[in-house]
Amino acid sequence: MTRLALTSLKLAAFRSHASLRVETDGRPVAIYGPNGAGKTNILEAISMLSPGRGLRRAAAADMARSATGIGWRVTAELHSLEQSHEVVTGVEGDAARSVTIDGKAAAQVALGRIARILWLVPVMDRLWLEGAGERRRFLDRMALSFTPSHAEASITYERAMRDRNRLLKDQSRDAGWYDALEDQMARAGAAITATRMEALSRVARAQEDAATAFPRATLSITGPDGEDAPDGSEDQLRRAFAEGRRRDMAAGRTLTGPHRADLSAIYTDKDMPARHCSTGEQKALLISLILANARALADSFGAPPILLLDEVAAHLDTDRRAALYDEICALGAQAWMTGTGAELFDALGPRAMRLHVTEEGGESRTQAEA
Ligand SMILES: Nc1ncnc2c1ncn2[C@@H]1O[C@H](COP(=O)(O)OP(=O)(O)OP(=O)(O)O)[C@@H](O)[C@H]1O
Repeated sequence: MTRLALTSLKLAAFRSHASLRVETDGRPVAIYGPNGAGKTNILEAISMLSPGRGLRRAAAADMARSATGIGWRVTAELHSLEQSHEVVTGVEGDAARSVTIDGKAAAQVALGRIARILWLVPVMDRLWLEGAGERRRFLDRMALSFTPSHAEASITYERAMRDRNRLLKDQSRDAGWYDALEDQMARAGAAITATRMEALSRVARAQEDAATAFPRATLSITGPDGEDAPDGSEDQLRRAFAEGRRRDMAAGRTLTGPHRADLSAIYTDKDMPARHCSTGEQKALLISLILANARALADSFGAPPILLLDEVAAHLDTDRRAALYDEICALGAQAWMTGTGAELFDALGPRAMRLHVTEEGGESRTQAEA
C-alpha cells in the first residue's frame, strides 16, 4: 500500500457524475475515455479534498450536477501512513462548502493536515507567460504542502488587508486603526514569506542530484515587476505598510506585501527564463517541479502526496512518458492521471489500475478495470 492514498472515492451529483464509486488498492489510477466524458471532473472532485477552490478554481455551486442542481458531495477514505480517515465535503443548497473528517465538522484548512494533494492541469502550460496571480497560487500550494498553517496565515493576512483597503478607500486617517491592521498583516505576511522561502529551498534540495529525466528549475521569489523581493520580515513589512499609506490611499488598495510577490523560474541547465522556453520545455519544467515537491514531501513526512495529473501523458514523447511513470512508481505516489486513450498508459503495465469513463446523455459512466 502506498503511504498516502485514496482507497475509496464516492461522488454524488458532482458535475457530470450523478454517482460514482471507485475502490483502489493504493496504486496509481489511469483514467481514460473520450473528450468530455468526465475525467477531469474526477480529478477536480479529489482536489476538493484540499483547502480552497480546487483545480478549476470554480465556485462551489458550479460543481453541482446541473440536472439535479441542489448540491454535491465527495466522500473519500484516505489512507495516510498508518491511519485512515473518512473525509466528506460538499455543498447543500446555498450553504458554503462543508467538511467533515471522521464524522466531525472541520474547517477547510484542516484538510491540509491530512491530505497533501498536488496537481498539474493544462491551463498551467501558460503559467510562466501570464499574470503573477497563477504563479503565486502555484507557490502557495507548494508552501501549503509543507506547512499546512500557511492556509491560516493567508486567511489572516487577506482579512486584515481587506479591512485596511476599506480604510484606504474611505480616506480614513485613523492612525490607530492602520497600526493595528498593519501589525496583523506584518505578522501573517512574514509567516507567509518564510513558508514560501522554506518551500523553495526544500524543492531546490530535492532537485540536487535527483535521478530524474526532467530538467532542473531554479526558483526565486521576486517583487511584482521582477525586482528582487524585500526580505519580508515583520519589521520590514510593518515599515513598508506605514510608509506606503499615502500612496496606497491614492490607489485605494495596498500596493506592497506578499500578496504582490511573483515567482520566477529559470531552466537551470540552459540558464534561460522559463517564459522563453519552448512549450514542451515549460511542461517538462512543471512536471519536474511537481516531482521535486513530491520527493521533498516524501523525505520530510514519510509519504509522497497524491498527484493529480490532467492530460500530462499525451504531451510527452514515449521515453519521457515512461520516465514519468517510473518516477511516480519509485516515489510510491498515488497519481490520478487522465488521457483520452488507454494506450497512453501502456508503459505503466500492472503498476496502475484503470478507470474507463464514458458519457451517455450528459451523464458520466465509470468502469474500473484491474
Ligand atoms: N455542473 C455540471 N453539471 C453537469 N455536467 C457538467 C457540469 N459541469 C461540467 N459538466 C460536463 O462535464 C463534461 C466535462 O467533463 P471533463 O472536463 O471531466 O471532461 P474530460 O473527460 O476531462 O474531457 P477532455 O478530454 O476533453 O478534457 C462536459 O461534458 C460538461 O458539460
